Amino acid sequence: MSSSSSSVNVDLARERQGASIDSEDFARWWAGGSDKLEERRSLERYVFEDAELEEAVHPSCLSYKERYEQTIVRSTKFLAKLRQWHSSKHPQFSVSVDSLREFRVLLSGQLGTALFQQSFPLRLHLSMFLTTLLGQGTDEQLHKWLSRAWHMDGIIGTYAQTELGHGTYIRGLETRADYDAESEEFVLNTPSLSAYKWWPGGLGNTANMTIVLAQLYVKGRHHGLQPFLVRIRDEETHQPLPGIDVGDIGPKLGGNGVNNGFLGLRNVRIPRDQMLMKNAQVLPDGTFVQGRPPLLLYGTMVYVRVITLRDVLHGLLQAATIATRYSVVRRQSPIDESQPEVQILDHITQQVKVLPQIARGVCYRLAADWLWNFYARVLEQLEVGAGQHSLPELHALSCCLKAVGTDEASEGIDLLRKSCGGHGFLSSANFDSIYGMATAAYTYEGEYTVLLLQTARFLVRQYTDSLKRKVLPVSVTYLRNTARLNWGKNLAENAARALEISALEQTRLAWQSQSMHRQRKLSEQQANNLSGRQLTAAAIAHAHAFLTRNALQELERLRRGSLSPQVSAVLGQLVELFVLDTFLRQAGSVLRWNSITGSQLRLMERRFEQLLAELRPNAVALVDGFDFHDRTLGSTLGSYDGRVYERLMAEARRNPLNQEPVNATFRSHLQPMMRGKL
Ligand SMILES: CCC/C=C/C(=O)SCCNC(=O)CCNC(=O)[C@H](O)C(C)(C)COP(=O)([O-])OP(=O)([O-])OC[C@H]1O[C@@H](n2cnc3c(N)ncnc32)[C@H](O)[C@@H]1OP(=O)([O-])[O-]
Ligand SMILES: Cc1cc2nc3c(=O)[nH]c(=O)nc-3n(C[C@H](O)[C@H](O)[C@H](O)COP(=O)(O)OP(=O)(O)OC[C@H]3O[C@@H](n4cnc5c(N)ncnc54)[C@H](O)[C@@H]3O)c2cc1C
Repeated sequence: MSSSSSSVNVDLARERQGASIDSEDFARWWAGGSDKLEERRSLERYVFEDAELEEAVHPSCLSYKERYEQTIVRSTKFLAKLRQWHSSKHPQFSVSVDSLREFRVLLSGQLGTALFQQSFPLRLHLSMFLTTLLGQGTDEQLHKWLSRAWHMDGIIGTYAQTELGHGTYIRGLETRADYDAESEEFVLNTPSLSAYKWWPGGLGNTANMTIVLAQLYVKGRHHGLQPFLVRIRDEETHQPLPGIDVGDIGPKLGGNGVNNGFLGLRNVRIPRDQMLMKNAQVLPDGTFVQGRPPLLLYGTMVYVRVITLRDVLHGLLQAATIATRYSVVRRQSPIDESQPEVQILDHITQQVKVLPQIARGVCYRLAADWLWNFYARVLEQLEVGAGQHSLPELHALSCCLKAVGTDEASEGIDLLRKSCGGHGFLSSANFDSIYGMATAAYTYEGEYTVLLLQTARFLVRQYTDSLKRKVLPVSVTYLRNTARLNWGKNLAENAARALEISALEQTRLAWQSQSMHRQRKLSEQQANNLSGRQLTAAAIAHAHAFLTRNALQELERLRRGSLSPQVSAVLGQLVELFVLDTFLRQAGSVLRWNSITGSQLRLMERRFEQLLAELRPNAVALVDGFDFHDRTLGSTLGSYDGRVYERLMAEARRNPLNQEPVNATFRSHLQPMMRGKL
């Protein structure tokens, strides 16, 4: 919905009138019901009407330091408002993984984007710090810390795992915590430059506590990685505490208000009860007890991977909203020489750039919801000592969906940026910050290739289980189905099945490659390394097979519920477009593993083009239905009123360089140069 009451661009207004779907109807479904839609809109009004949260200058015109300071000013104000609003709406609130997720969705999906270009230094407190406390703390530890942490009462936290020398290979982390049984304390050290913690959001100048992942040693014996709660800055003065060397790591490609930091520890002592001991304990005398499986230490990473798919689909749909609105406002080149210049969305090549991204964002949402429900079920079971059998499947799915989702969303955002021509390149169009955050997610919380290799490991194991006729987890049952593609009338079904066959064959190929190398007497690790191309291809194919099958199944499920006929129809088109688009983009792999004739392929392409034509009249109504506030989009090209040229000019005039007719460098340098006096 618009925040603007000014007149709307005529082309955009005409698009809205001509749509066959009601964007409000779509918005209600998208938001999860009218109550949720209204609740979010009321929060947006409450936040955005506050003049103190306005930006005087576009963030990209600020220095790195000013940008950080402005982010802190606005994020503290914003969090205070968010809390007030939240406690008025949810007086009985208690902190849980679900409530953290809700908060995170608000922060990253809607409001966070608007106010902080998607991220800000306090976000790590709300996501990883609190989640780790909740997931790894004992009841006594939660009793002591959780309420204070939730209210940020003297505590601003972050999560320090990655080091200068190691991010991926976490078993290689060097930071150590030695237990001193005499004083019942842990002594923490980063013994080398490469052991310095490096990257944690908010660590530089903002956080005063952090969870530190360190190798535990008791009486010289190693007990693996464990999480420790460490105060790094004084609660009152915010000065770094003795033994703490902390700072910001500097400007990055995106997310420049996040204050990612470094941390060195030199003989920093913390009491025994500041090791988070839900999974493993160190008793006062130094006895080590591994209570729950060590893998549960990775729980926070699984949580963030699960939730990242949702974060990036929001970015993708913001970019798609901007590009769609711009594409109906912008006129360029007549198609018929006797007619005026057309809206660029009428060029079919423009539709190919824009509409599949909308379909992708919607189908990612169907997958993200499914994944969240699966995660919540497993978590619930783990709490009562069950659920471990589902962990490998959850891990495998969250890895490949996070990897493929962040990769394709970043690619999609950049394509949408390019679809806006020159203006898309301006910071005021806001593609740069949306892209910066999406592409950061490609790396953080598990780098793309590394996560694909984790999924592939699972796939090969399931494939060998299928050869032994074992029952397979639901997301990989297709590995047992060796039937060839049976081309039928339903093109989406053909495409989904062809993608499953590709995933099965890629997995088989990876397994064969590993076996071949093993027969040459190579170790398992060497064989895995040499099979890396086949393994990653299998994981990518699995992600596509899952995403397409899930979209078709979720569509059916939703249609059995209370979808309005209009939403049902348009959702059907979007799902079909996504499935065919995925099929066509994967044509290399699909054609390698399926016998598909040229005319069958042409049928797919024709249906794909037909779907573009069917969706074209509803493109604007659809993106209106995502209901991004103008402040969330933060874009001169994408606002609800479509007054693109007015906004571009207004933003240019606001630029600090235009606040004086002559810049001082004219006298100091340009003029002397012209006079030969430099
Ligand atoms: C807002 C954003 C802020 C960003 C924050 C960050 O980035 S924070 C920093 C984020 N940093 C990163 O994300 C770092 C990325 N790196 C990692 O997560 C790990 O180093 C690793 C998974 C790559 C390898 O770990 P490893 O060497 O310990 O393990 P291995 O390969 O020897 O496998 C052993 C077994 O464990 C299994 N298993 C593994 N993980 C999980 C899991 N989560 N669950 C369940 N299972 C899991 C695995 O499948 C295998 O099973 P199998 O086959 O034996 O039955
Ligand atoms: C914006 C941002 C925010 C972050 N926030 C945090 C945070 O809050 N807390 C925190 O602890 N960390 C954080 N990180 C760190 C992040 O988790 C790591 O950067 C990430 O896990 C990748 O690890 P790396 O940097 O060591 O990459 P590397 O592992 O060094 O990757 C470099 C290359 O090596 C390849 N490679 C590495 N290992 C293998 C392998 N086994 N097989 C094949 N190829 C391999 C990779 O595929 C990649 O191509 C953040 C990072 C970013 C960019």
